[in-house]
Amino acid sequence: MKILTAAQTREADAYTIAHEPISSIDLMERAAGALVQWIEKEYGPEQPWYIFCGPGNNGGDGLAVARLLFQRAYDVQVVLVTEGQNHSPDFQQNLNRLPTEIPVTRTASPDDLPSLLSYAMVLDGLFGSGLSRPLVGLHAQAVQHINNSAATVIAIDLPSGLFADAPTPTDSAVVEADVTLSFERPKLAFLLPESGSFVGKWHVLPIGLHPDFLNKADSPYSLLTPERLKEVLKPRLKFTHKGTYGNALLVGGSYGKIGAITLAAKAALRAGVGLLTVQTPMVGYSILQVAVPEAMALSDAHEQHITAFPEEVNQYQCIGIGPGLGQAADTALALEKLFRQALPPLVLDADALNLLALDRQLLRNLPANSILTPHPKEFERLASPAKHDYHRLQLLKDFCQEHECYVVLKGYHTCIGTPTGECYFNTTGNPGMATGGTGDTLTGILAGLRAQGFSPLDTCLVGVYLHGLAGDLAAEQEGEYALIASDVTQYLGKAFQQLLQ
Ligand SMILES: NC(=O)C1=CN([C@@H]2O[C@H](COP(=O)(O)OP(=O)(O)OC[C@H]3O[C@@H](n4cnc5c(N)ncnc54)[C@H](O)[C@@H]3O)[C@@H](O)[C@H]2O)[C@H](O)CC1
Ligand SMILES: [K+]
Repeated sequence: MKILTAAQTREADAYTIAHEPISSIDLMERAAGALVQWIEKEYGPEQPWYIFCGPGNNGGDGLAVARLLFQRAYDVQVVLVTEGQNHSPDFQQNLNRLPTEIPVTRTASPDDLPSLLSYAMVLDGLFGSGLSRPLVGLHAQAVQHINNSAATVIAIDLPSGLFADAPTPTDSAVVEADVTLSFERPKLAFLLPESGSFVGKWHVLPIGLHPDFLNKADSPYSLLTPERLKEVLKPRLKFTHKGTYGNALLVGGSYGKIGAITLAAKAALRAGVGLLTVQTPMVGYSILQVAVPEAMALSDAHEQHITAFPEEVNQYQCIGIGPGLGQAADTALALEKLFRQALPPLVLDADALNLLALDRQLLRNLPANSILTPHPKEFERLASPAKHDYHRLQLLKDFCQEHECYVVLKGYHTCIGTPTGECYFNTTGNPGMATGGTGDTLTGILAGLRAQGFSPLDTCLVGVYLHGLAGDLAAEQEGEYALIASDVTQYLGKAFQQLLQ
């Protein structure tokens, strides 16, 4: 699902109005209808609803919702924060349509703002995708007033004060929503950590924007949806054998960090790889044989860290390097030597990435189509420090294009960058997965899938989605606090089953 900019959303609006065709006021009525349908499903008419409206079409949506909720016997009142501003035509029409029984506060100063009790509901229709500058004055005060209350806040389209697809200056007034109901597509701002925290839980409400426009809209950003992955992940075939599903090599572990490569190994096996070989320093050999009997173990000549890769690397369909690897000088040399050979596909994580960051020449020798799985700090060491989330996205696109690689930038909405400059945001996963070892399981999953012959892009899309889904299924049972990396691997089978349904 492509993510549109605010400008593209306006174009989608205009295209729908011209080609469906539908009048602008009727499209607003459809949007309001979708909001009310969602609200009715989630909340009864018991609580008082305060509907804050700004001067544009976001406020127009709010006014239409006020009327529709009133007709359904909800206790609504409207708070207009439009002093001295021109109303949009559709706002004005909905203001004219507002039943006279609905109380309306016309805010001229902060003193006019109604007190909001903790059980009150606030519908935030101050500003939407038309925001052109940070909020100041009375608008900012209205936002602070909402944020200072304990009321439940539902934002229409996006929290007021937040830019949909550009950095919102820090310290500017932005509504802190509990829920955001966005029309047709999520906004890029929802998916990035600095802005996403204002959005709360978000839901996308279809309002019938014209499919011709949506299908053709060009955007580097997509949301990862199961529909696309179901086309990629097929059931295993009859008459296949372990040789059909690839032979993966994992290399990593060091003294005190054999657990990391063990976690990766288990996850690679659960991801369906046919054969798995794991190379660790000597200290890891017995541990691995006991902990993962399904894997074949190779031992490095060094007791505590990796100093060389196996000679015959081309017998493997993928090499995953990094979990627990450490950054010893002879490990760096081994990596440098490896990169001078013709290689099967690579998945690089953790200290393999840190070694790349320390040696620009090594980075320049990175084999094309490698998959890198950094968290934001590791990524910034590889690329350069990011001024803000949007800058980091630009760095991600540039880095993937320059090095012809796939970068899985890990986070709440993990973002997969590709050599063609596209970015895919994941929707699965939860804060319970912010715990040591879940990155190692992701490396194992990706190496396991890549060795089975999935393209690098499909490997990233399927692997990242399944990893998050397994984490979600694990969290349903264990809760987010108690979740550990092994749980993710344990629930990987259920995640596969869900995606294969
Ligand atoms: N296709 C859809 O998604 C639909 C969206 N709808 C709703 O319309 C809004 C966007 O409406 P628009 O009128 O373009 O913008 P706003 O309501 O956000 O406000 C614009 C209004 O405010 C002025 N303004 C901008 N920034 C500031 C500021 N910092 N301070 C003061 N004033 C500001 C600007 O000049 C305009 O006058 C979208 O979010 C949806 O909620 C449709 O209802 C259905 C289709
Ligand atoms: K809003």
